[in-house]
Amino acid sequence: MAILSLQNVSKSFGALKVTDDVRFELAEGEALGIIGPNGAGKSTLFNLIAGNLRPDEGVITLSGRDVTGESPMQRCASGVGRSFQIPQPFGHLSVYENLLVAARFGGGVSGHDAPALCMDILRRTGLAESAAKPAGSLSLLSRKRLELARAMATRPRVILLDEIAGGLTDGECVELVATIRGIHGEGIAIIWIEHVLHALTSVVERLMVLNFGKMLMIGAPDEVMASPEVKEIYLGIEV
Ligand SMILES: Nc1ncnc2c1ncn2[C@@H]1O[C@H](COP(=O)(O)OP(=O)(O)OP(=O)(O)O)[C@@H](O)[C@H]1O
Repeated sequence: MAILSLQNVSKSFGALKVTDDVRFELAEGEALGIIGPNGAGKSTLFNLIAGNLRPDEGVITLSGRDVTGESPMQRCASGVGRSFQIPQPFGHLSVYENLLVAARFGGGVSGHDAPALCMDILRRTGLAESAAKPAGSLSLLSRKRLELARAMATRPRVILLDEIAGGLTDGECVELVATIRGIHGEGIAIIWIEHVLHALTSVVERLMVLNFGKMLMIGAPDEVMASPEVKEIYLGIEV
């Protein structure tokens, strides 16, 4: 059974249809990339999946259960973890404390289990040596790692990554991709919106292209990127 399914999901802001009849299924443990021009509706789609927005039409299910009416907190408890484009940790709290907050309040982890879980996530996301540092003092790469770690601390079954590689140097990007690959290798499903294409296509098994809220194409990254329509619309290359 699919871990996540969107059936005929649409959303408008006034007269602007920002999500137009989107339908796809995400398999257990699958990594799906989403690309598209600015304003194509990528972040809106994440807001619909995470429960920050309600669709005007359509149904969203998690492991077959209809979650369309659930709040962001309920979706988080149901297994949807999320990283944001602009990291906003609690800057005065330590990295470890940030994870504790996510685990306790986002993931509903007990006070007894949370410390071990957070220590494990610090290790898996390459943050172990920064555990005691104030989150506000971290480098951009470490802030991105913390964004990932906070999402992991909610014990997600599917994790939404929103342009997490943006702003990193090539070397930092390689490091972050290795961490994301590791998490994917543990069987956590991923949906990743990203403009840094080489990072994205080195992880995902399928790629979706959004344009004016519609799914233009979904398939193997090579096939999608080779499509003349995708090259013209997304890369601006006339073919
Ligand atoms: N709350 C809102 N109210 C009105 N219009 C909105 C709202 N949120 C998004 N939009 C509009 O919906 C369209 C899609 O926005 P969205 O942020 O989902 O695109 P995107 O593909 O994520 O873009 P980017 O790559 O620039 O982040 C844009 O035209 C945007 O201005």
